[in-house]
Amino acid sequence: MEYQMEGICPICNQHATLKCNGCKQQFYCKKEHQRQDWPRHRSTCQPWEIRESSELGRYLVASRDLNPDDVILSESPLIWGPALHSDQRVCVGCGKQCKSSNTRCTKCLWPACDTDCPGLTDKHRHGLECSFLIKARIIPRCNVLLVIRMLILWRTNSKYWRSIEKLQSHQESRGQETNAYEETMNIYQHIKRFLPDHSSKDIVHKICGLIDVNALETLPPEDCIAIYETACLLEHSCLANTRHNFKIDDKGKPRIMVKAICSIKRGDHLSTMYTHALWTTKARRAHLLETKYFSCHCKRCADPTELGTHLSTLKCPHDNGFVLPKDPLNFDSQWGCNLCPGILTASEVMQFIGKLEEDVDEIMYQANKDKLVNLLSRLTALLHPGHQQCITVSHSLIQLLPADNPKKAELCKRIIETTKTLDPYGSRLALYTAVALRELSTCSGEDRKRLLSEAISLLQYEPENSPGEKLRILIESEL
Ligand SMILES: C[S@@+](CC[C@H](N)C(=O)[O-])C[C@H]1O[C@@H](n2cnc3c(N)ncnc32)[C@H](O)[C@@H]1O
Repeated sequence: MEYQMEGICPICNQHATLKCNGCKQQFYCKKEHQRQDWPRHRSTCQPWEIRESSELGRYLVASRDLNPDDVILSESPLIWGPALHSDQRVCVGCGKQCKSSNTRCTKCLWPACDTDCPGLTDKHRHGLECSFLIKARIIPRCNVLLVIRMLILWRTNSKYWRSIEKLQSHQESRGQETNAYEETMNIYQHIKRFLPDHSSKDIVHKICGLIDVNALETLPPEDCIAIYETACLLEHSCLANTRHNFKIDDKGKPRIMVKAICSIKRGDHLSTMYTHALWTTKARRAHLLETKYFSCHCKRCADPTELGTHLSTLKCPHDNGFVLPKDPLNFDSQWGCNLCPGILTASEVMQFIGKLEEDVDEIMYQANKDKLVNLLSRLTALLHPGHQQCITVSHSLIQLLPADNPKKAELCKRIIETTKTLDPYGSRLALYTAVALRELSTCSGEDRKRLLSEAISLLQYEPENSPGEKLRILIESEL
């Protein structure tokens, strides 16, 4: 969020410094004019409120009813930079990937897309940090730059830092012996010359926690992440009710826009998805616990059938029953067959699936049609046909099968049914679903025009130059 301090009063058009507490965008010259403007401003004032609970920390709820596609918020980042876990060479001025490995900022020698990149001298971007980097004499490594940027905010006690540090960093769960701690110490070792004294280990620990727990992946720019004052308060749900996208603002920063994807009632929690929509409940919950330090209890996680998709379900070898977790919210839960008294322990299931995953990874890598056909027939003997592994293999296979293969339409339909249940508004799996719709459109007896139009509509929100946008343009040319 930009810290704008003044504006124009909409009632008298005079200079105004009194800010609306709700949206923090509208200024008034006096309280009386604010009251007078409320009947007009009410409908445009921010549609969210911040709440707090011991379980969720701070979170957002809708402060009025929202319709699909309503803008919930739009803000520029408090801080942004190259992702911590990326090894890409990213320009320190604008965040774009560097085409050449030799181009650098002429002063500090950190990577740049071009020596003339305007971001290199802009004080809102690299301009300010450049002098710190010259003094610090650290070997340039893009994936520590965001930590350095945060340290500069901390050292200068910037108002941006004061907003960032209010976010949860979960340091208590990132102590010694954890991978997070080890990664933090690697970063610390690399940048310690930049730090004032040894106590700074703690601040690097906190900063890495703040980044890992809160930063959102931006696109554009690719391979960058950013922390936002309000958008980062969106809680996680495996059935989220918002989508977001990014645009580079006039200061060269990735501005986020969050929109409703369905009707949202006043008081409903506003959510986004922190993990992967096509992962099984066990994988999603483990990922959330390991990286965001909470256990998800949403409707999808609590349903052993994953909303009827059977994304995790195994086949019982004895009687064609299905084996499901008895309590999907418990990692150690037993799995039971719906037709016989057969039971598997959690670790038996993990071993079994782990072995299958290895086989799938190996064969998928080869992308050979006949091998995929054999693999899928092996998998469907062991797993529900809606299981994640079957869906993944099917998705590769449909792109290799000819249109007249009788299996193709059936596989496409199962994939589409699954993705539409798990992501009914196409906010996470648009590209995946669009590929299946396009393949289905080639099968005889299918309504080609309707399927391709549906794929185009799903892909309308895909970022510029992304594979999703490229597919949309291709399908438009095919229609
Ligand atoms: C991106 S932050 C969200 C803002 C955070 N609540 C705060 O107060 O700074 C992510 C953290 O919020 C909490 N959180 C988000 N979604 C949650 C959920 N569905 N259940 C429990 N905790 C959740 C977790 O502590 C998580 O690590």
